[in-house]
Amino acid sequence: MPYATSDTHGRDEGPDLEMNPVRSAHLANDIVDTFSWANLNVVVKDRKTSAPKSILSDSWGLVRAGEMLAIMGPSGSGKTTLLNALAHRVAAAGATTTGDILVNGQKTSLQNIQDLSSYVEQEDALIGSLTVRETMMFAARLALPSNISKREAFERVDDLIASFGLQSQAHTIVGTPIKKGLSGGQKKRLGIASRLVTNPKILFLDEPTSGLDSALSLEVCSYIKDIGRRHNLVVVASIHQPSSATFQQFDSLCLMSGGRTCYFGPVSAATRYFGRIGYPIPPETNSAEFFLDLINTDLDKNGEIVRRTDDICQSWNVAEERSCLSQAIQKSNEASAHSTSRYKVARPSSWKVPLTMLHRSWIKSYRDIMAYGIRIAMYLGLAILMGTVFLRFKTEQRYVQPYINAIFFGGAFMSFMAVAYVPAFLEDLGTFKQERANGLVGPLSFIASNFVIGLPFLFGIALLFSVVAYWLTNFRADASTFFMWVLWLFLDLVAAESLVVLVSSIFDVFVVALAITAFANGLWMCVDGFLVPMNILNVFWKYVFHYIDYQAYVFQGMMVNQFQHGEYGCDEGSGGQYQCSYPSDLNSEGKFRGTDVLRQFSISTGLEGTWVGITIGIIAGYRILAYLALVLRK
Ligand SMILES: Nc1ncnc2c1ncn2[C@@H]1O[C@H](COP(=O)(O)OP(=O)(O)OP(=O)(O)O)[C@@H](O)[C@H]1O
Repeated sequence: MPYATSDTHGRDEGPDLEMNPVRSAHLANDIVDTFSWANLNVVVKDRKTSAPKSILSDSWGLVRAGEMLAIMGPSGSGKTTLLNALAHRVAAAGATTTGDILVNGQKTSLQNIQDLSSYVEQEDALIGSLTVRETMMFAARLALPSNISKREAFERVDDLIASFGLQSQAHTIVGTPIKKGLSGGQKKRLGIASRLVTNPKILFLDEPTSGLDSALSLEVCSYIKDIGRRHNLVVVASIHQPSSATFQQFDSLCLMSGGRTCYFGPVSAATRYFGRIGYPIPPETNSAEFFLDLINTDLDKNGEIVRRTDDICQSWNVAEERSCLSQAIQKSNEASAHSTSRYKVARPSSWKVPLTMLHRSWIKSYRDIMAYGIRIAMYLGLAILMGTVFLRFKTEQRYVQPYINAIFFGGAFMSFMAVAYVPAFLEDLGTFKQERANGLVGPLSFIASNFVIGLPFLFGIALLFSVVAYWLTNFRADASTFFMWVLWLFLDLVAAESLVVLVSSIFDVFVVALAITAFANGLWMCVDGFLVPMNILNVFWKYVFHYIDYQAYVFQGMMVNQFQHGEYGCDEGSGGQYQCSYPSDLNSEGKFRGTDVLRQFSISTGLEGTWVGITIGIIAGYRILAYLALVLRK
């Protein structure tokens, strides 16, 4: 039987979902006729043995414009590996990919495929606090060139919202852990719609139905099919255990097991093919389920399924359909009148991307209580706690140590609590990674906009905390000392947040990032000169860590701020004798100077400018390292 998918399209119309009329002429694909691949192999270094291991072998396939291909197979069969390889992404960690990926029969480059396609990841990385329309508008602003007018961008966005049946949710937020928004199916549809704003001709979808029940899976696939047909797109989706109705939405099937192909061709011809090679489908059976059961070696108890899978793969290797497929791929070059090698998508100007990200982060930061709201409330609570525990201190000896404790608490504990920023940053990082993989944004825009957007909030937190805690505690009562305290607290918070950004950029797993940031802050607390004064801190901790500890400079800065001026009264003993804990030339008068306290901690005065500079340097260092981590993690 000749390889045939384009004519038939398996045109069973599927469920009669109410699709919205689409005006989106911009989506129409008139340049990609075929998308194909030949002799595609992926080899990895085996995790256990380190020997080369083939996880995709000799894969061939062809999808014509307007068709929707299902890459189907049991778990671990290589669906994601194939999809990633086709999208020119890293197929698997440390993988080597060989073979040809062709558009209109001609080999493609990464840039070419990025320009022609969009990839929708399995995990959506939508920003929970944005509405549907905002999500689409930001996707458009990050992707569309400046020569596209605002009106046209709005039109495209509204068309896509309508096409995916999301008009009535246009002003609904996506949803955060605290505030419910869209349903699972609506989120999936929004994730796909936001990727279509760039007008891809080829759409890759990694398990678009994962996490959805069968009714929602069918709904999502029906929308994709409708859009793909209407606009002549090439749609390639990996899929896991679809219901019968969802399976019938696809035009063609690539069935895989253990990285090998078991069948490639029209969905409508699969049943006949399997019957012919000796595996007839029983009546009233879900065909997708039947195919998967045939080759699911995970269910093997006595080696039977492994033998059967080998037989099915060997049958495919010598099948007539297989040779027709390779002929069709080889001829796809002649069949197409279009070359896409010069196809280039215009991108927005370089300043527009960071500004758009800044705008998006701004909306998130004031709307998403998780980003700053919870921290503002927490710091206000801490300020009231600190101000009422360390209440109305006097300039007497017995208050000196509590003053120092308050300074330590204000600096070290405040920066420790920056761990509350980890979840919000990881959400942003997830969005960034997907947008970056689709060629939309770079690490510099991401790190820079994240930094800038945090500054006003952190300054607000520093000011709020100080207004409450500083005056209640009764630190030195003059404006310049107060604002110097605010500055130190602000730098402390910026450094702590920068540390979160650095650690989370390297370790992007919530619990790991949380644990490492907490550990690092614990370390900085231990060596900042409060718990163990500098003059007795052992040389290892002093020379390896103390001098790069931002908390040390904040502690010293706040100490100087409080103690560089002023005198304190010694305790009076029972016989009217003064008992002074801090040696001073004023001891005979029953007093000592604030600078005598500083001397005990080996803290010099007059170096505040240098310390501010070093702290800013540490902040810059954290941000630069975070940027480099993202560059290297590509
Ligand atoms: N370094 C490696 N060493 C050994 N096996 C590996 C390595 N990298 C990937 N694999 C294996 O390659 C196979 C293909 O993985 P892939 O994620 O493509 O499967 P999948 O069909 O998408 O699975 P799922 O449906 O569970 O997402 C898996 O069995 C995986 O364990």
